[in-house]
Amino acid sequence: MDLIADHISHRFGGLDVLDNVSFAVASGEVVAIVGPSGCGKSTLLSILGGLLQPSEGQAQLRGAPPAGSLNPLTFVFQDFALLPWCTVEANVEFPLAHTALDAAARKAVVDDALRRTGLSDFRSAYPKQLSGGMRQRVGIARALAVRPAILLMDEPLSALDSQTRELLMEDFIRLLAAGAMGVVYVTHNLEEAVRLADRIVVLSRRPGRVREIVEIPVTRAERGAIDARGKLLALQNDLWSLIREEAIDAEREVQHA
Ligand SMILES: Nc1ncnc2c1ncn2[C@@H]1O[C@H](COP(=O)(O)OP(=O)(O)OP(=O)(O)O)[C@@H](O)[C@H]1O
Repeated sequence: MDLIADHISHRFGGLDVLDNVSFAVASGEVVAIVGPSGCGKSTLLSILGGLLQPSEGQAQLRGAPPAGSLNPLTFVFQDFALLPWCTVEANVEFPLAHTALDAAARKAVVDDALRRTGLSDFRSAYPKQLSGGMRQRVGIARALAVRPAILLMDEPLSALDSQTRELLMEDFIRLLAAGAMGVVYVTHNLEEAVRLADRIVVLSRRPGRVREIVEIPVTRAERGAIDARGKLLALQNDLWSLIREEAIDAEREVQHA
C-alpha cells in the first residue's frame, strides 16, 4: 500500500504552514522529512495520518493493505505516549481493544509485536520502570500491533541519549528489513535521516515547500560498511549546507517571536 501526499497546502488562520507539498511513499520504503524548525513537518504528518484536513490537496492511500492489517496508518511519537497505569503488554494491546480479534488472537498479535521489539521479558513491567529506549520500543511495538501499511514517526528518537538512539536505529533497521512497511520519518537529525531513509524530502522554511528530494544511493543493509559511512557523511554535510541558512533564519524567528 502506498501513501501519496498530493499537492498539500495548509494554513492555520492567517499563517501559511505548507505550500503545495507532493511526494509518495511506496510499501517497504522509508521517506524522511527534514527542514528548519517550524516549517510544518509535524503538521504534514498529521495530515498524512488523517488527523488534520489540509486546506488544499489531499493525502491518499493506494493499493491493498497488508494481510491482517487492522489499521493502514499508525503513529510513533517523540514522547512515547504510553499509558502509565498499564503494563507493557496492556499498552501494546490497547489499540486492539475495539477490533474483532478474540482474546487468543489478540495475545498472538501482542506476543509477536513484543518479540519483534525485544520486549518479551518486560511484558509485566510498567512504563516508569523502563529506560527511555525501552519505552520507545513499547511505542513501536504498539504501532506494530495493528500491522500498519505505513508507520508515521514524529522525532521518535529525539528524547533519547545518543547511545540509546544508536541502538534503536539498529533495531529499527532490522525491523524494516523484515517487512514491507512504509515509513514517514520526521526528524531534525540529519544523521538519522541518512542512516534510515531511502529518500529524504527537504522542506523549505515556513511555509514548507519541497526544496529537494534526495535519494540515498546506498542500501540500508550496506550502510554499516566503512566506505558507505563516508558517503553518508558527505550526504549529511550536503543536506546541512542545503538547510543551514534557512535553519538560522527560522531560529532567529523563533527567538524573536
Ligand atoms: N494547531 C495549530 N494552530 C495554529 N498554529 C499551529 C498549530 N500547529 C502548529 N502551528 C504552527 O504551524 C507552524 C508549523 O508547526 P509544525 O509543528 O508543523 O512545524 P515543525 O516543522 O514540525 O516544527 P519543529 O521543527 O519545531 O518541530 C508553526 O509556526 C506552529 O506554531
